[in-house]
Amino acid sequence: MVTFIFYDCITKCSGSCKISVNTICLVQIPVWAKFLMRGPHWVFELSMRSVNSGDVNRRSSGGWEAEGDKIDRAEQSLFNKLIRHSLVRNRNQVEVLQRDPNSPLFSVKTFEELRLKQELLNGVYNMGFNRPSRIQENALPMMLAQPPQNLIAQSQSGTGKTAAFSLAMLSHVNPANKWTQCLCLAPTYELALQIGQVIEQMGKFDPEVKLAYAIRGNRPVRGVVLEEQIVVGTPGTLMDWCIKFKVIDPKKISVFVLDEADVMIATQGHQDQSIRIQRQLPKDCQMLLFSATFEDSVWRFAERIVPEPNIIKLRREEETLDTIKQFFVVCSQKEDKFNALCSLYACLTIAQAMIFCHTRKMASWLASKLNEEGHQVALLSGELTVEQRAAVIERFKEGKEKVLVTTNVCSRGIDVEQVSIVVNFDLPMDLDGNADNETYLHRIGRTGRFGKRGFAVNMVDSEYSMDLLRQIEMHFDRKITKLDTDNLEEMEKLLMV
Ligand SMILES: Nc1ncnc2c1ncn2[C@@H]1O[C@H](COP(=O)(O)OP(=O)(O)OP(=O)(O)O)[C@@H](O)[C@H]1O
Repeated sequence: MVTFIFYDCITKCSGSCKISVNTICLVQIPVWAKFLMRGPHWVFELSMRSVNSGDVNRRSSGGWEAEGDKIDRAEQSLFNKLIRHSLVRNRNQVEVLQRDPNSPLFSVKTFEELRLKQELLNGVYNMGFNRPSRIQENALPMMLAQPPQNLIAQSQSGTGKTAAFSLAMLSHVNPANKWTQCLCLAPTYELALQIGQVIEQMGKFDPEVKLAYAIRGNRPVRGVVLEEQIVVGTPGTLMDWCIKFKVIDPKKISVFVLDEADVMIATQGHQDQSIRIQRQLPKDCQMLLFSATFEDSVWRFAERIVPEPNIIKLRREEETLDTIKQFFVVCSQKEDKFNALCSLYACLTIAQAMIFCHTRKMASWLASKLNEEGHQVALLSGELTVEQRAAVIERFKEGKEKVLVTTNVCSRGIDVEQVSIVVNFDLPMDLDGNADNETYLHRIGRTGRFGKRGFAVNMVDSEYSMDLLRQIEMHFDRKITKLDTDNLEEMEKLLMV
């Protein structure tokens, strides 16, 4: 009944097992493909070397970098130019990765072969997508199958999950029916807004399909049934819309999506509300659960609540992306961490940065220090209202601020293409004081999105935080490289690799 699909970046092959009802054709990597795998890297190296300074200068004057960056000696360094070039060459790099069988962005199919409606094809091409990513290629046929199939799917951050389930919802709705047919739940206001924006963009060539946001501040008229076919929202508000305001008839829902499904399941309040909604759905309603991370216990729970699911699961060592280079810096106290951050700015051309702190107090201290240094900084933490938070993220997405200092409120899902570095000013911890591996992965996943290169730098200020770092290394079986921020030359070399 259940289909397992494994992507194995380590052994460079993918495969499936235990197929019974649902059969999926996955690419077995042939021997010749190994040569192909070398090919794209080689091409990429070559193109990095062909950078000329005129190109770099043109990009610098385009205003992508932070102010204090421009007159630094690093500006003249060849290494730095190469790094910058590789960070901004997004589209070409994506093309290369999408032909690399070793990449989560690889696909053998085109969007046409996924049998999307013409309006949706227009939508994806209009968004600049040329080929589906691996998760889109594998998940879409299951999600579009008849009879509908349930799915629990895991794929690395920034590999196109949102686009995948948005396409599934848009494919399923019947625009002639003026009632809600698809529900999508996200854990935060900001994420719900972002998902809605993706759906609106993708669906813009089918103006009959309408979307509503069940988020705080939006209040429907009690008893007046919504005409919007798709509703995206947060669990509490969406529950009210179904149960209290009765503007959605749960019995008429044919697709139910949980984004960041692990947090929806692991957070008690979200879980209760999501399950209350889920219980009212018809038996044949398709259930789609997506996330980049699933702890084992959460995974087991998900399998219990989703009947006969198809499963797309990553091996632990595949969860971190190769495109994100991970480093740590040893510091003694917060001022020292701040100086290390300044050295990073001196050494790297940073388009936009996200910096995570453990407490609001630390975040606000850091934001004002960075401000004093002349950086354009936005501060995002839990005391802002959701509307204020959404406005801060929108400004950051538009590039009005180059640095976003935040606490965990922003660790999941937020998609800002130009984030080239994530700094863990404080390492993420769970309530028991252990390393919070899932949060770590979601945080660093704010960079390196859809094939872009990214850097994740962790500030280690005590033996305790060094221990957290080691736990993270062990959990993902990935080495995190030490950076000496006093040695700019060596640092440039390491960042360049
Ligand atoms: N097939 C595609 N071709 C090109 N770009 C794509 C494609 N699919 C998605 N993208 C882009 O890649 C970025 C990341 O996609 P998306 O937000 O869907 O990833 P995600 O897996 O949901 O990330 P997260 O785990 O952080 O929630 C977005 O900017 C999106 O527009």
